Amino acid sequence: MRLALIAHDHKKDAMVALAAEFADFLQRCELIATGTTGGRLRDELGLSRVHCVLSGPLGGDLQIGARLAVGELDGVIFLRDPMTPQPHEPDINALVRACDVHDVPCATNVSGARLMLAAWAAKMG
Ligand SMILES: O=C(CO)COP(=O)(O)O
Repeated sequence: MRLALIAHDHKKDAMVALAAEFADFLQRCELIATGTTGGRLRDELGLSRVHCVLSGPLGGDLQIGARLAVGELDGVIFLRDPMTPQPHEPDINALVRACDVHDVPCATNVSGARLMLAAWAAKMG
């Protein structure tokens, strides 16, 4: 399973907690993350194999969207902050749109992400 993990600043603690909950499953996945999110997952959970792209405001969402568009990702967990305007809002929308265009599962909140991760973990056995 090839997954992207992305979280805005106010959602990073939630992402780390979620990834800790599913650490056994995520260790067996190919992971890609935006810079700061990926750094925290590596440092705090030891997910050493997570591939980090640029930080979101510097183009990281676009890098992940480009991979997704050519079929290199099976799912996206993108914990967006709906309460804080982001300077790179067009990039965020482009990534979520790319998920819809290519019918790639995308969760943008913790409850949806937990459902997706549980389903994938069960499928992988
Ligand atoms: O801004 C982001 C997604 O839009 C996340 O980027 P970072 O993980 O580098 O903070």
